[in-house]
Amino acid sequence: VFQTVYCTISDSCACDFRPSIRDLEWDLYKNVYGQHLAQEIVAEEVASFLQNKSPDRPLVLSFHGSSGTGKTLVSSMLGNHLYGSAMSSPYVHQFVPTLHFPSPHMVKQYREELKNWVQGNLTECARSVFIFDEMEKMPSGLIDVLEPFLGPSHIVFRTNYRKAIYIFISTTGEEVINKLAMESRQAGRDREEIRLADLQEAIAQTIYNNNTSGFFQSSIIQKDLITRFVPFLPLSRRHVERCVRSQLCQRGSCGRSDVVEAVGGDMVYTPVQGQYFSTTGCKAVPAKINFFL
Ligand SMILES: Nc1ncnc2c1ncn2[C@@H]1O[C@H](COP(=O)(O)OP(=O)(O)OP(=O)(O)O)[C@@H](O)[C@H]1O
Repeated sequence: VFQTVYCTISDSCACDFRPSIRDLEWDLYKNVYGQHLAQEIVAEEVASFLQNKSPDRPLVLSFHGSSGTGKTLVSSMLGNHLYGSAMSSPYVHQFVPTLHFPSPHMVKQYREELKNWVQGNLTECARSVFIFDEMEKMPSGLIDVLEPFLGPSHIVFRTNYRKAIYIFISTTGEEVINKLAMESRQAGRDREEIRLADLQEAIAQTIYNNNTSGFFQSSIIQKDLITRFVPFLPLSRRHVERCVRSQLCQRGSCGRSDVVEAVGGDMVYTPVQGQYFSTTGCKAVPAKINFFL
């Protein structure tokens, strides 16, 4: 009853939109390891975006970092805590370039389809989430078609396009992120001392200049339409072991410290001198647990 009454006086219930910022924050801080920047930025940006009843532009977050560091995990947490039916909500839209945009020579057609598609979905539900995975495999020039949707411009479509959330995910930028993490570690500093300001501009430059980033010479970058670049730091052995422990617990084998130790020791770490960071983050954890359990 409360839900029904609430929905009649608030527009937040539109299309299954039932955000729980507290749950999102809790999930981010409890279940994402070693990513203080991503935790802070995502929690803060989403909270302030949703508090604003009439934002003048959508929320646009671009996730960057090596494989297996938690980019997809965090994007799923967003969907899970924003919609009543979580990631299976029809208003969470995911794009995978290799699946949806496989042929680089069809960019013109894809541009038209993507524009109409995003517009159609926003007409149906202004509070839609669009997740673009594997941006590094997105054909160049395609994503720019979204420029009018991302900015504060006054081009008015039939619908409110400023309440949407866009998430771009890519490994481009991992070199600058990993280099900074490495230098910080070599200098004996805590990884929590790495600040967002140290990486924002470097990531923007990298994806703008890299012809396989999906954002190569993109007007979206030129016009500063990404709200925040979100760096995911490389994970060290203690983070990998937390991933192992958590997955073991989910399988009812919480006490198997021997497996935690074995999986942690079986990962490949870089650089050779120092062995600081797992080359695959937590990605290979389930397969290795199966092997050692
Ligand atoms: N920082 C982390 N904290 C907790 N679990 C993590 C973290 N990073 C990765 N994992 C776990 O490892 C697996 C792979 O992570 P995820 O898919 O989020 O990586 P990714 O960064 O999106 O990698 P890719 O770029 O290859 O898609 C998931 O099961 C996820 O739960």
